[in-house]
Amino acid sequence: MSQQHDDLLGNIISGNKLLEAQARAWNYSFNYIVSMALKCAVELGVPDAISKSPEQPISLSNLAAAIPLHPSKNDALRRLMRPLAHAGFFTTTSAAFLAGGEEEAEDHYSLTTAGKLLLRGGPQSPFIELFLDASTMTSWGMLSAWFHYSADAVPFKAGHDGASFWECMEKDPAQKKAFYETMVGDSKLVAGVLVSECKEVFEGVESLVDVGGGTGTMAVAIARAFPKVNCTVFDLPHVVAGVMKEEGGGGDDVENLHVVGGSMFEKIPPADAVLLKWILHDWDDERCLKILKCCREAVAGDEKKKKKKNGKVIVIDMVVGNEDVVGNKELCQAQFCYDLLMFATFNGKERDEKEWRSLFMAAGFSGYKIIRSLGPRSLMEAYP
Ligand SMILES: C[S@@+](CC[C@H](N)C(=O)[O-])C[C@H]1O[C@@H](n2cnc3c(N)ncnc32)[C@H](O)[C@@H]1O
Ligand SMILES: O=c1cc(-c2ccc(O)cc2)oc2c(O)c(O)ccc12
Repeated sequence: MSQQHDDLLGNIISGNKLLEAQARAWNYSFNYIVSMALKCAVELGVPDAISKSPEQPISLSNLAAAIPLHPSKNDALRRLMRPLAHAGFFTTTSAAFLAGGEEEAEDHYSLTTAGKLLLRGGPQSPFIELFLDASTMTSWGMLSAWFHYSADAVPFKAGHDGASFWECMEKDPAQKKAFYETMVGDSKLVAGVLVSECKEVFEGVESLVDVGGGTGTMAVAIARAFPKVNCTVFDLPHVVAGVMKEEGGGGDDVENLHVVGGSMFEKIPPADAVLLKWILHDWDDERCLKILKCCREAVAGDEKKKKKKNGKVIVIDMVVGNEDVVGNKELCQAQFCYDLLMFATFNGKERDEKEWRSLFMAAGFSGYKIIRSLGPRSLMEAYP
């Protein structure tokens, strides 16, 4: 008969339940250790070494030799790999399988789909650099203090002498590079799904402006997949200045592609469709309304001349708690963490459907549709 224990609030629970609760508190306090182990594995080039190996799965000693590590660190590498395999980035092949039933001393590793995203030049490696650098971590230490600050203060600014994320990026070229590389990586992933699985979104669209389109990855992919759609990358002048054709975009041979510098808070070039990918969650409701009103004007056609188009604004952002996400722990966690990141950095937020509806209606749209989910994000359309 197991003993009963007081959970410190007078509730009586079993000893096992009490100690499991302690492990949960450990694990959530330790999450940063897994993050740092991931950063370490990427910095060491573990995913690349596994991927390039002719031996699949690769043995621990061959992995250590390929990196290469100091020979004394082989066992440390095994221990680094253990929580990362547990987290789903690598598979550890069972010893019994390898040795045909006999005892096999070494672990062998291969990459999972999540592990492949960590390869150098892949979509998630700049993300890890960006997220886990010392300056990013600083703002998270300010989180509880933030609850006492005035409404518009954000932890990021508190941790960076009052400078905004965008101002810091301007002063730190390495961070700026990592940010735009992160956006390029994500846009490649999302564009692949968008142009192959969401073709109906582009039906009847002759012109499209990617607002806040960064270095142009998304617009290039759309322009290539749909040569009849005239695509424009629209971003701040210093972002688009010469960057798209040289750095991330690779659109120098695409004829139906244009670049315009400007501010989405002022005027957006007219088009049949405006795309807002990962834009609105950076901003509070007031700023989002300004952006959406400018977008609506850009796609509404000339209302005075009654030249109404079937325009639309295409939004790729999260819909917190949408039906495809509920019950999926991974996707829910991604939504909740991005929401915290957005408020800690920009006073922005991830919105639920009610909040999206209020924004679209307040900006003067006649209706909207959630077309489909894209992992934790959704593809939405709003109609002028
Ligand atoms: C989070 S990034 C998203 C980039 C891109 N849409 C993507 O998903 O990869 C936000 C973008 O908004 C741009 N941006 C910020 N303020 C802007 C403004 N006032 N007008 C136009 N673009 C702006 C930034 O330069 C940046 O490229
Ligand atoms: O994936 C990101 C990451 C950030 C980010 C990273 C590090 C920081 O110190 C702050 C923010 O910002 C993002 C963002 O603004 C966005 O619109 C999409 C993705 C990300």
